Amino acid sequence: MTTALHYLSGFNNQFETEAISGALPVGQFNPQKAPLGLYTEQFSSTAFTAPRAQNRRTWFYRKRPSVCQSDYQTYVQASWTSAPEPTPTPPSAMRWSPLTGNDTTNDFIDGVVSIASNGSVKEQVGIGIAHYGFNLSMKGRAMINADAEMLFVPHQGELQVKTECGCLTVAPGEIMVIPRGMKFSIDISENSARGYLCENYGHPLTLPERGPVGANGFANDRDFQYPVAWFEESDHSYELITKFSGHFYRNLLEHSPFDVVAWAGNSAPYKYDLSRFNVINTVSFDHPDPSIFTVLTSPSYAEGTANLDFVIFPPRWMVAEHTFRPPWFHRNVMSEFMGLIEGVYDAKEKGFEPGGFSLHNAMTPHGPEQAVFEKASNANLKPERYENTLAFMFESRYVLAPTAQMLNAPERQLDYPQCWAGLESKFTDNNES
Ligand SMILES: O=C(O)Cc1cc(O)ccc1O
Ligand SMILES: [Fe+2]
Repeated sequence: MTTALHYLSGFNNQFETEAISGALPVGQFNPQKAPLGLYTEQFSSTAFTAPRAQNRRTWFYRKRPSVCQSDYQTYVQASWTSAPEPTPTPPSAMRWSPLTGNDTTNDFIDGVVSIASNGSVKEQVGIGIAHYGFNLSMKGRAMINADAEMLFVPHQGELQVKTECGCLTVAPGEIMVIPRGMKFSIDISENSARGYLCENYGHPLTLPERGPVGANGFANDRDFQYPVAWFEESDHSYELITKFSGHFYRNLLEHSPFDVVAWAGNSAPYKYDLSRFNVINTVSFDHPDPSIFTVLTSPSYAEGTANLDFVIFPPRWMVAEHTFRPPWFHRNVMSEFMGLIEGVYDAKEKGFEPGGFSLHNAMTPHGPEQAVFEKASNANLKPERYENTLAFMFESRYVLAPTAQMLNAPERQLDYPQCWAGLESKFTDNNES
């Protein structure tokens, strides 16, 4: 992989890219003989008949078709589980300190630890949330996740990623999405890498509508970056790990899976720098719903009710007048999982650390901790820039069930609900004589 990578830009564009000129057929997808002796393979990420606006597929022109692989054998990765989770979910507000211990002598595949999931991996509904931590590159190993599109949210260490479509580097403050079923391999140049991972079992992530905001704003299409075609020169053997229907399998390949010389289509991995998010918020009063911060959404079949919303809380100006500025106390039909990439989150100044996470499931009451409530209720409301902060939320219409391992993890902060314990009644009846 070269260090200065080139990217194509524009969310969901129909791209064309070739590592050797002349590798792409002109005017058709599958000529009787593809150029340069390459094999043609279609990669369908939506049903053939999905409406045109949602349809995603890519044509690969590669040295060998993907069927050239050994039989599947089972592989064990016991800490990466899938929905449905068998353990009952208490409705408690939950929070965890950063996980320790999952980045020792592991590569990415073995360094994934599941946190919570919903829906059903077999029915392609819901999400699986995990944390990864690893200190080895995936030398000679590649992975396919047939269960989900994968959203990576790194909080430590740059990822150097090879995929069938080409190479990407992803640093904290950026995100990456790899389509369901695409082969990839992750290397690191630093000592370790840690981050959050959301497996989206449902409809591929897309940009949310803008409504009356107009044609620009939020995450702009042009800021999404896709790799250019690239293939691995050395044709050494690979172990390919497949996650399929919640279980893991391995095959041996006598050649590199990264042998795509050219590709054309709109289903490809992409990355996005979260600092490019054009934040739109109130310039008058009141705290709007956090849906104004949605970067990407995976719709469900109920309009406006997402399988997954990926929402960020980035640095921004806060100017709201005569307003309680932090998030309000609330109860939400949607389930909210939150993580912190860096800095401090405005609703929780203590106990919510980068690498840590919280879960407020459907209808579980939550909101600002007592100290934040007191401070914000009495603050002088000058315009203020929120710096040193980058939190995010995976929000879903389905209840998120933590794994038994996470419910009992030493990192779970069992005293978390105590952050609201001091919120006493201040009620005074003004009409009393
Ligand atoms: O619970 C949270 O901290 C996330 C959140 C933030 C916000 O600004 C409004 C609602 C909400 O759920
Ligand atoms: Fe919330």
